[in-house]
Parts: sequence; structure tokens; C-alpha cells
Amino acid sequence: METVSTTRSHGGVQGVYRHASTSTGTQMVFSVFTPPQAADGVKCPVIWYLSGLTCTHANATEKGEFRRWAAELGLIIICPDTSPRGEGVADDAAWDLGQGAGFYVDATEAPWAPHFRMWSYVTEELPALVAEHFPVDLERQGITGHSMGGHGALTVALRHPDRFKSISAFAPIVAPSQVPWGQKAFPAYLGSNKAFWRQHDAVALIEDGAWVAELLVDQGTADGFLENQLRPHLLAEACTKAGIRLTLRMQEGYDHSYYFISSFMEDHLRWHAARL
Ligand SMILES: N[C@@H](CCC(=O)N[C@@H](CS)C(=O)NCC(=O)O)C(=O)O
Repeated sequence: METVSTTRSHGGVQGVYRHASTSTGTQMVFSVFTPPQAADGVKCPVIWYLSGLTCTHANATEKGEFRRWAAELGLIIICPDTSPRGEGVADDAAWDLGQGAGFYVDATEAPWAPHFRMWSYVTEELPALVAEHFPVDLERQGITGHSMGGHGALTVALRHPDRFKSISAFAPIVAPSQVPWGQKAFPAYLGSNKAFWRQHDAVALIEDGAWVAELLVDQGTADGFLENQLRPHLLAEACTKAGIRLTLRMQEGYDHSYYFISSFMEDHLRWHAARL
């Protein structure tokens, strides 16, 4: 693992790191904020933040405004990239498929299968790498994310219910199989067998019996993707039927951007910290 940069902030360190990923077969960049409490190698709880379409680690790192709260609460924050990248990596001209749009799945279909293995990357490889190099307390992990990354956070948590003590999301894609973004990406990455899609669809996973005790979701009412792509009411219906305690907060006038995310980052981090 190579250190790209380390920068002091709020008494902690914001780092950016690069490594050769065995999952994706590419170089991958991610960021880690270590709070002051971790200075002497003291293990701290960790929050995974999965980003949305078109993002790298940098969007949340630079615009998520999490450091003040993470420093106060003693949280390590990890922001992975959203896909493999590079010249030899398949891509699509559209911004919602290919590089920057990995959807946190292991692709089975050409031309994506050789490198697009973000499920393995965020669930296995990166946690192992981070455990080796940073003072993370793996008994105290939370996960969150935005949009496509909210989908990632929900599906990763629903399939690893013992790993995460707290789960939240900002404007997540809750049912990719039922909306245009997923209906474009899933056949491309996973093929036509919809049984595979259900493994990567939060609402379908809940319908099929996956269960966690509680979820926090914030959603802006002025988000241009709300009705067409996000449809949080589908998650609310599934959670009600399954007995999952969902706190769904419709935030009046907020859009899909980091102005929205950063406005509620403190609430999310406090919510996670209280459960870790
Ligand atoms: N590029 C798209 C927007 C994509 C978009 O909104 N991406 C969200 C995640 S789904 C994001 O976080 N973008 C990066 C940013 O705002 O920093 C467009 O032009 O409509």
C-alpha cells in the first residue's frame, strides 16, 4: 500500500492511499480519516462510506464535512472508490455505467467481469487491508453511503448482518431491479437471471428474508432522482412488512448533492457512534 497524501485535520489525519487490488486487478485509491483518539494506535470504531455514481473517494472526502464530527466522536471514516479505473478497464460513454458506476457487484458478464468486482473489493479485500494498516476495531463497524453507495451500504449490510452494528444511507437506490439505473446496470454486469439481481437489491433482500434491526435514511424532497430512481417508499413498505425499524426522514427542499449530504452528516455520525 502506498500513501498518496496525509494531511492533518481536526486533530486527526486525513489520508489517501493507493494499492494494487487483487479483486479488480487494478490500482485502487481510497481515503481513511483517523481521529485524534487513534493517535497511539488505540483501536477506534469504523464507518464505511460508499459513494454514488461518478464519484471517487474524493467527493465525500472533500465535500462530506465528516471530519469535525468523526474527530469528536472518535470514528475512523473510510471512503473507497466506486469502480476499477484505467485504460485497460472496460467503460461506457454514459456516466451511469462502467468506470465510476460499479454498483458494488461482482460482474459476471463481458466486458465487465475481469475488473468490475467491487463486491469482493468492499466486503473482503479492503477490510482486510485496512485492518492490517489502521487501528480499526472490527467489532465496531458501521456503514453508510449515498445514492448508488446507499444501495451498496444497504445490500452489504443486509448480507453481513453480524458485521455492522449501525447502517444508514443518504438518498439510496433502494430497489435497483425496479428503477432505470439498476435496470441498465444489472443486465450489463450480472446478466438476465433476475435471481442474481435480488442478491444486490435491498428491497428484494428484505422480501427474501434478510433482516437487520434498524436503518436510518435521509432523503431530500427536492432530489431530482427521487421518484424515478430512488423511491424510498419501497424500502419503507418492505421494512414495515419485515419488522425492520426504519427512520426515514424526508428533508424538505434538499437535493441530491453534497450540500444535502453534508447537512446531515453530523446526525448520521452521531447515530452511528451511539450504536458502536
Ligand atoms: N453526472 C450526473 C449527476 C450524477 C450525480 O448526481 N452523482 C452523485 C451521486 S449519484 C454525486 O455524488 N455526484 C458527485 C458530486 O456531487 O460530487 C448528472 O450530470 O446529472
